[in-house]
Parts: sequence; C-alpha cells; structure tokens
Amino acid sequence: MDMRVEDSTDPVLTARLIATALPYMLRYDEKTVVVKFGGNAMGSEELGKAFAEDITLLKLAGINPVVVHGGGPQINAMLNRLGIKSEWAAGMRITDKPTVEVVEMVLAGSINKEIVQTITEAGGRAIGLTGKDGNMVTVKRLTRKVVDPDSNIEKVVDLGFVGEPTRVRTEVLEVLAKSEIIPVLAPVCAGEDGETYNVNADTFAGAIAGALGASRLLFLTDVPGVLDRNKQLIKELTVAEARAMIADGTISGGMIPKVETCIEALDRGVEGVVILDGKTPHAVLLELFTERGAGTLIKR
Ligand SMILES: Nc1ncnc2c1ncn2[C@@H]1O[C@H](COP(=O)(O)OP(=O)(O)O)[C@@H](O)[C@H]1O
Ligand SMILES: CC(=O)N[C@@H](CCC(=O)OP(=O)(O)O)C(=O)O
Repeated sequence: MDMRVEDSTDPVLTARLIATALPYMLRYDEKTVVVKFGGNAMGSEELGKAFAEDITLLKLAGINPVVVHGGGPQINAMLNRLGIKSEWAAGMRITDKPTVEVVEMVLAGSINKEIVQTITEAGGRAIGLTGKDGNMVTVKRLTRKVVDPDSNIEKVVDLGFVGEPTRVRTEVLEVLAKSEIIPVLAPVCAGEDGETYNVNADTFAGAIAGALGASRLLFLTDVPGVLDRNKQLIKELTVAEARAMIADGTISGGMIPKVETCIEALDRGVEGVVILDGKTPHAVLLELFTERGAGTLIKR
C-alpha cells in the first residue's frame, strides 16, 4: 500500500479526503482497535477484500488493529461434509472431541490463513495465531445455564470442549503492536488441563480487547446491529436494556454471547463497543473514520 497523494489522478480531492479523515485517525492514534470478523460477515470474496483493505489502512494510519475471526458457518459446512452433527446451547456449539479437531482445522487452518493472505494482497503484513501461540489465551471448561423452553426450568449444560478465557498474556501482541505486523487471531486455545478448546470468537475477542485495554471493540456480523422485536435497529443500548432483552428472548442465539461480551468488555474498561453489519463493504472505515457510525453502540 505504498501510495502517495501525488500518485492520485486527483491529488486535491485525495488530500481533501485525507484531511476529513485525519481528526478520526488522530483520535485513534496508537490506540488498539479489536475487530471481530464473524463467519457470517465473511460472505463474499469482495467483502473479505474490503475488510483486509480497511485493516491495512488502520495500521498504516498508526492505529493498532487486532483481528479476531470466527467461522461458525464454515465449521458447519466441514462438519456436514464429515457427517458430524452439532448441537447448540445459548449460542455456543456443544463440542465433542471429533468436533474440536474440525474446529481447529477450519479456524486455525483455512480461515486464518485466508485472512492473512487477503491482508497481504491488500498491501499489509499479517501473522496468523491461535490462542495457543505464545501461550496467549488459557481457558477453563465452560458450563452454561440454559432455560428449557418446554418446562421453563433452568438446567446446567456441559458444552464439552468449549473454553472460557481465564488468562490472557499480551506480550506477543504488544511486540506486534510496535511492528508493522497485524495479528489475526483464531479462537482455539489450550485449556488448563492441556486439552484443546473451542472458544466462541466473540468471547475470545472480548478477552483480548479487555486485556489490551482496547479503545474500540467492533463486531462485524450479518445483521445491522441489535434488532428489536419489530426487527428495527437499536442505535444505542444500555447494559440494563441489553440484559432485559436477553432475559425476554428478544436477543437470542449467536447474539447472546456477542452482547454478553460487550457488557464484560465495558466492565473491563474498553471505551466503545459496537455491533455492526459486516455485509456493508468497508464497515470498519465507515465506523471509525466518519460520523456515520452504523450499528448498535452498547454503553453503560
Ligand atoms: N435481537 C437480535 N438482533 C439481531 N440479531 C439477533 C437478535 N437475536 C438473535 N439474533 C441472531 O444473531 C445472529 C448473529 O450472531 P451469529 O450468527 O453468531 O453471528 P457471527 O457469525 O457474526 O458471530 C443474527 O444473524 C441473528 O440471527
Ligand atoms: C464455542 C463456539 O460456539 N465456538 C464457535 C467458534 C467460531 C465462532 O464463534 O464463529 P462465528 O463468530 O462465526 O460465530 C463455533 O464452534 O462455531
């Protein structure tokens, strides 16, 4: 991405555009922005390319982007090919041993490397890591309380090899922040018991953002943000309102870990947490460098 104003066919317009974005760039100068790229947001090659361009530009502008990716639909596709069935509880995949092997293969393998390659093609330099690398994120086994819709009784569900972060070591990410390299993280981690664990990518992104004291945590998903009962976008949501929407079922499925992570991230000191539509090309740039802030901002 070695382009200058004088290389532009319209240098005046280019300089003007840079000047409009400059105050935003300075706002995030040297700050950490964690961007969670959801499996549903990776809809097309074009979206992946636009995402990689945005991330590359953030790094170029002196910001410290950290990418965390999911890949739920891609894991589903591979499990289907292998004839392995998955069940879900409160937005988490119940993960047995054969499933966690596929999860690691798809997340740490194909998806992680594809994102790294796309960033390279956009002119950036990326390095793909999992929570295991550099002993970055250690987890413990997660159990979940789920209300049975038929009996309305709360029960504890064992999710198998699903992990909850207990410790994040930030040294590797701190070294990379000072370099030109952009970290791209897959949410596969080692447990305290030495097993491999599948971690929900939203949960993982929240743990990373909290540990790094990130300025912003952005979730790129496949909906415009948190929707109300009438499927209308809610532009701002307080923690109390979000909790009520989970309790009454307006927020369900994959949106539950996302919103819960937003609440925890705010508690850990992350300044701004936004859920936005990753199907809008250049959603990251539009969110950070313009007043057009899309999606749902979750606040205290
Ligand atoms: N109130 C809500 N507002 C928006 N999406 C919701 C809501 N409740 C449930 N969802 C579901 O959450 C999904 C996003 O979560 P998920 O599928 O895990 O996405 P990602 O792969 O980006 O993490 C949406 O596609 C939608 O089906
Ligand atoms: C425990 C758990 O649910 N893990 C997720 C990890 C991937 C993920 O979170 O991907 P998205 O961001 O695309 O949903 C899974 O197995 O699908």
